[in-house]
Amino acid sequence: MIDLTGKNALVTGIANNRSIAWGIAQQLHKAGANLGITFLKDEKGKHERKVAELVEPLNPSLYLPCNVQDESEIESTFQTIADKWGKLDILIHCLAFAGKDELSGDFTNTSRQGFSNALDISAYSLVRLCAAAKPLMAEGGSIVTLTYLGGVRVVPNYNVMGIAKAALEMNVRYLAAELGPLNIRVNAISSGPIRTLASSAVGGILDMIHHVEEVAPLRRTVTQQEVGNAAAFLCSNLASGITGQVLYVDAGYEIMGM
Ligand SMILES: NC(=O)c1ccc[n+]([C@@H]2O[C@H](COP(=O)([O-])OP(=O)(O)OC[C@H]3O[C@@H](n4cnc5c(N)ncnc54)[C@H](O)[C@@H]3O)[C@@H](O)[C@H]2O)c1
Repeated sequence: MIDLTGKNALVTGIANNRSIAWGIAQQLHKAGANLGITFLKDEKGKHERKVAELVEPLNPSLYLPCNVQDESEIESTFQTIADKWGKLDILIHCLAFAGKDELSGDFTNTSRQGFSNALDISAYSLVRLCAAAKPLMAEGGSIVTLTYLGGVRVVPNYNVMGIAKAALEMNVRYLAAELGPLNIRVNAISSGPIRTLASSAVGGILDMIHHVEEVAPLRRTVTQQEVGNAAAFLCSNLASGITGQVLYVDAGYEIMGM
């Protein structure tokens, strides 16, 4: 039984009830963690209301806007954690972005701006959030990010997001090496394809899911809840010896050659 009682967990990346971060937040809550949830503001405040309604049953004690490209929102998120919680135990980095134009067709068509935006939001943000979390993790902590096989192998249309995931996975190793002496563990979960808002921007995502359903040892893809279970494990004392790793939660697809 995973027990996260007394742990303060910040979960980023919930957009709706299909989000992987939603699956993770539910499992952390079930394990007893005290949750803080961040959302991405939009002009009309629609996201803020929608996500607030969704997460209400999990009783988050913090609910904050945090656009990872906005320094003032990052600073105010972590200042609020310092003021209200005093310490942070768990950070879930579950966000990524690339323009739809960059997620289909030829990789050589990637624009300079599209490349740097995807890398900034999807990879650099982990470094930035870890820097902000570090002083709040004086008692140690666990940081989990989300990656995909397209950061290791070529997956049609994944394009610049594959480069961002490769950078993200290397971030995990450098961060784990730096933060390990402080007993802060940093790991990634490489999830199998799941239908979400972000994945629907990737050209041919349904074909990818059908392919996994045919080929993966478990003959299916995974659910948000399964990824959430793995995240809860990585955040718990049961995973106290694990850092700097990429854990595949993909119904076994990654081992297959054909
Ligand atoms: N769905 C999949 O098949 C799959 C597979 C492997 C890994 N992942 C990864 O899982 C993570 C979550 O994606 P998802 O599939 O649940 O989709 P999602 O659309 O539900 O979540 C993506 C989140 O990123 C947030 N985001 C985008 N730009 C942001 C910014 N500037 N600041 C803060 N937040 C921002 C969005 O608000 C959204 O909540 C991503 O890192 C994604 O690459 C997804």
